[in-house]
Amino acid sequence: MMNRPIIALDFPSKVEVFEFLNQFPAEEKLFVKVGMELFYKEGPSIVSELTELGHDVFLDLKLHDIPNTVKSAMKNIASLGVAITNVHAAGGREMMTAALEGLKEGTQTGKDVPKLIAVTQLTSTSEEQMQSDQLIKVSLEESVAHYAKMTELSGLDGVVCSALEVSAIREKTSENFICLTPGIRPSNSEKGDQKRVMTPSEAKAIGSSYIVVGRPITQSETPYESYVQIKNEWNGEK
Ligand SMILES: O=c1ccn([C@@H]2O[C@H](COP(=O)(O)O)[C@@H](O)[C@H]2O)c(=O)[nH]1
Repeated sequence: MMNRPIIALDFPSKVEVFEFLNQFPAEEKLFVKVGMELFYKEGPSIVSELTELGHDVFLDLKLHDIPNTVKSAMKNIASLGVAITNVHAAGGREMMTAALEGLKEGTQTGKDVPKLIAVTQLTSTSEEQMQSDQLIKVSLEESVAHYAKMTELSGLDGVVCSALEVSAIREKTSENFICLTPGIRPSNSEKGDQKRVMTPSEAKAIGSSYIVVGRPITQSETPYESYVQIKNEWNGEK
């Protein structure tokens, strides 16, 4: 699974998703990310349509609410057959523990519990923004590493962070802790709204577990070629 970049399917509806996927060879089994834009339009059926085609799905809804609500929502997410899903670490340890309980309770006996990870600081946030908007006085790296430790202590599998913070997280957490990193930009790409970015090869070298890539593939004139280039760079085959 980890040798494939996760493609962020940030499209307005499933029409655009399948137009996009039709440009890939049918036998290419992908790891895709379904986020809020697509999920709120199409609902849970988009997940089953993708898994029935053999793709693995990261459901990126970033839950952040009171523990009871998040637990109940996670029970429902557990039935969708996704590989990974997430919450915001800022929801706190009680909320993260409740999320995990819900996910476990909702998973059918004999099936794998989806990996549960927590967003630390969004990759679109700079240190200055974090300090002024969230009134956090420590460095961005410290804030992310703190959230990662809290996440591990809550029993979750890992975090969403920028590749820039992976080394700091690895110092505080155990070996198999997942560092899933969006904000990935091949060296010739536009950053857009992302503030904390790295290239696929830099992310690999620093120890990211997974990379998430959206616009450099979805907005490309030749999406499959862009995907293969990024995948090769990620796998050290540049
Ligand atoms: O901190 C975060 C958490 C999630 N994301 C998501 O990843 C993709 C990135 O898309 P790009 O087009 O490659 O920028 C997007 O779906 C975000 O919702 C993130 O970027 N940062």
